[in-house]
Amino acid sequence: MSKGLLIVLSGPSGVGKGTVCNALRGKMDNLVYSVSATTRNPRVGEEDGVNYFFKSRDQFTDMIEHDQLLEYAEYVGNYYGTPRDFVEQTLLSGKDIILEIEVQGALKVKEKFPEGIFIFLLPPSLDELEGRIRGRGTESQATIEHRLSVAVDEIGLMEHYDYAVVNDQIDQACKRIESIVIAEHCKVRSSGI
Ligand SMILES: Nc1nc2c(ncn2[C@@H]2O[C@H](COP(=O)(O)OP(=O)(O)O)[C@@H](O)[C@H]2O)c(=O)[nH]1
Ligand SMILES: Nc1ncnc2c1ncn2[C@@H]1O[C@H](COP(=O)(O)OP(=O)(O)O)[C@@H](O)[C@H]1O
Repeated sequence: MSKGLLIVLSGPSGVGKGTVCNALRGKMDNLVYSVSATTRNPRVGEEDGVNYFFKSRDQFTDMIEHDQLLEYAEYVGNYYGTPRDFVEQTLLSGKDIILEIEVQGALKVKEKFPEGIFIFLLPPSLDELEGRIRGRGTESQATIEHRLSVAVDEIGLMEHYDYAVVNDQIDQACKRIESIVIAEHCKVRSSGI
């Protein structure tokens, strides 16, 4: 059995990464979502083990020390990291896995998995991005400002990605990502069939 594909999806806060990943879950049978660990507080409606594994700083540090994270990064005052074992086991089982992570973590994953597929999700405009993050209503005013300032730097790192997908409409963005994954499965690779 061939290994699954490792797919990284990044993009600024509020662009629609979570929404697109949720929509993809219903469409792509072979795609598994990597649940990250984080020290940020849960938002209303978020569940431990579903959206994130919510950890204290000490618990997170413990995961780092025990080499349980494939990568981790600090983003706007909190730590976020990808549990390593789940990613490795999923790939070995032949399923594809999608990591919804920010740019610093994505660059670390690229060092370890250069064969990964790196997709950057873009907003139709910065005004639309601001409208979406404010409209979601989950962040304080100060956090929104901080996330928007980071967004500009994040977009500046897009050149390290293989694909850029504009999330104008959710179903269109999903179609583009599905098409990328289908094409990547058809790619001739040196390891053979
Ligand atoms: N490096 C890294 N970033 C992550 C991980 N999990 C989530 N993130 C990113 O951390 C950022 C903040 O996530 P969150 O607080 O849920 O806000 P969001 O931007 O609305 O998704 C987003 O860019 C996420 O993609 C992870 O395991 N590692
Ligand atoms: N294509 C889209 N058009 C309009 N609104 C969208 C679109 N995609 C997502 N949204 C909305 O934008 C907000 C942020 O989406 P979310 O998935 O939480 O972003 P992220 O995970 O990237 O921070 C949510 O309120 C969501 O419903």
